[in-house]
Parts: sequence; C-alpha cells; structure tokens
Amino acid sequence: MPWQRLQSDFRFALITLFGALATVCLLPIAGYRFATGDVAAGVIDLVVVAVIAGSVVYMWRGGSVEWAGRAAAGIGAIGVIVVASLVGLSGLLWTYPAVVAGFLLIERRHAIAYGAVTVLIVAATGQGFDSGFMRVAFAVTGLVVGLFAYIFAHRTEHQRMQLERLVTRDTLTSAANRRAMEQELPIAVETSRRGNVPVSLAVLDIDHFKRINDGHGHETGDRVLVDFARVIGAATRRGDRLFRYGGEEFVLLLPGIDTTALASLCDTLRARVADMVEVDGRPITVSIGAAELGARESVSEWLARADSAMYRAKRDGRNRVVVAPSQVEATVVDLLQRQAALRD
Ligand SMILES: Nc1nc2c(ncn2[C@@H]2O[C@H](COP(=O)(O)OP(=O)(O)OP(=O)(O)O)[C@@H](O)[C@H]2O)c(=O)[nH]1
Repeated sequence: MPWQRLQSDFRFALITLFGALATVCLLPIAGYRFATGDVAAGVIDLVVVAVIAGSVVYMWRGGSVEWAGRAAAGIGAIGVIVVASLVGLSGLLWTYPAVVAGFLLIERRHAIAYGAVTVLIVAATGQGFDSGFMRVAFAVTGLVVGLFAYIFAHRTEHQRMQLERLVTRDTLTSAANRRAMEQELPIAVETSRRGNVPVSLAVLDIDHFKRINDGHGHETGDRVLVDFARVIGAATRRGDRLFRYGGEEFVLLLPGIDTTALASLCDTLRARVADMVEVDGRPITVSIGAAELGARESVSEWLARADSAMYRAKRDGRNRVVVAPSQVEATVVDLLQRQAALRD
C-alpha cells in the first residue's frame, strides 16, 4: 500500500517527490554534459540519479524511510562536491539546492550539520572561485541558506505536528480518532504480513453507558470516557494504539499479539477498567471482543470479526472478553458443522 503511505507518511512523500525531481532535473543535465564532452561530470550525474532513484524504489518496496533519505542526501552531497571540483561555477550552484534538500530528506538536526559540512568542503575544494574572498562569500551565503532552511523546517514541522494532532486525535479522550484508525489499520496489516508477525485488535465497549449519562449527567459520562482511555493507555504497551471508534466504543490495535495471548491480555484490561473506573464508587465495566488478523483477511473483515465477538460478550452478560476463533479454527468448526448436518 505505498500509495496510501504517500498520504499518511510525510517523509515518505517528500523523499518520493525529491526522487522524481532529481531524476527529471539531473537526467537532461547529464545528457548535456556528455554532449559537451564533460564525460566525468555526466557519469557523476548518472550515478547520483541512480542512487537516488534506487533509494526511492527500496523505500517503496518496504525498506526503511530513514535509510532511503540518508542515502539520497549522502549521494547528493558527494555529487555536489565532486561536480563542483570538476566543472567550477555551474557545479558550485548545485550546493544551494543540496543544502535545502537535506531538510526534506533527513532529520532537521542532521540536515543542518550535513548542509554546513557540504558547504565548507565545496568552499575549500571547489573550482571557479575568482579569489579567496569569493570562497569565503560562498561559504557564508551557503551557511545562511542552511540556517534559514533550518528555521523554516522547524516552524513547518511544528505546525504540521500540531495540525496532525488536531485531525487525528479525539479532543475529549486524547485517544487517536476514527480517521487515524482508518489510516493506521491498513499499514498495520501490511507490516504484519511483510514481517510475518501476528497482529490483533480488540473492540472495547463500555457497558450500560447510556445509564451513566441518564443517571449522572453527560459531564459524568464524559469523565468516564476520559478515565477509561487513560486506564487503557496506561495498561498497554508503547506500540499499542487506542482509537475512539465512536461514542463509548474504542478499538485497540495490538501488534505482535496472537490469539493465544489475546484472551489473558484483554482480561487484564477488562479487570483494570472494573478496578479503576467508577461512578459514585460503583465500578464501570467493559465488554471486549478481540480477533487476530487472519491470512488474506481485509481490514473490514477483521474489524467485523472483533466487533461481532464484542456483541457476543454483551449477549453473554457483559463485563467479559470474547476472542474470535482464528480463521483456521473457524473453518474447522464450519466443516464439522456441515458434516454433522449431512449426517442428520
Ligand atoms: N457523555 C457522553 N456520552 C456519549 C458520547 N458519545 C456517545 N454517548 C452516549 O453513549 C450512549 C451509548 O448508549 P448505547 O449505544 O445504548 O449503549 P450502552 O448504554 O452502553 O449499552 P450497551 O453497549 O449495550 O452496554 C448514548 O446515550 C450516547 O448518547 C460522548 O462523547 N459523551
């Protein structure tokens, strides 16, 4: 699902854009260099394009975004340094875009160091400077460009994170919202299948929540939702994700957890809620349905299986956990039932 990642992963999208731009801009320049007999510079341009395009392909095929960015930035810097020492002024000019591109490709604090080192090496080794003063002026202007790019990247990243928090968080409980869930579940499915590690999800629905609202007021209901999300958040691991699915229903994504571990984990959560969430000293309870992702199962089928397990927990008396059988178990049960029906 790399197309979905273009929307959900900002750095993934930036590196892809950089790869496309670098290819479109550098290929004609490489052609021009060959045409004018500048074979060495042409070869350097082609190597730069090949490494950058290779990094993007590696990332699209599931490789690390960080390493793809580092490889693209690294080859960009080497290309600029070598070309500046080979062709003079027309090579020197590429230093400025390389410094700015660093902020798109790698972490901000690394990008400022990367930009400063690239500018200083080019100032020291590049050809085409008329005088020592020109070298110093080049170094100073390059560093100023890097500093401005740093300030700009800092502000943009801060605002982007604020915006992302606003659109992906539920304002009442601070859990991730349904929109975030719709983006993250397909990624979790892809990660699980690629790494061949299990992933499970649990649907948690607070019991008789309407009675809390009706008997104690909406504000108390809101407070229960906040306490509930806090208790679940504190009882789960760092990589687990809690989403508010709607109303008093939450979804918990549990990477690395299979059907065997699911029942005891969910039961711990159920007990923790009953112990720690209350109204007027009376415990609030939760019904939980859980399911491990099945082979070839879609996100909606997976969610539907966990949801129907949760409804079974409600039907069986609430304040309990029902784990949906794994797909293999479900198929065996189905076959046995069909066999029994044929025999009758
Ligand atoms: N206080 C508060 N109430 C909410 C919020 N969102 C949904 N609700 C209420 O949650 C209640 C859900 O009630 P039901 O769907 O009947 O479920 P329930 O009473 O929990 O019953 P069971 O799920 O069958 O145990 C409704 O009264 C909604 O108005 C919210 O953000 N704050």
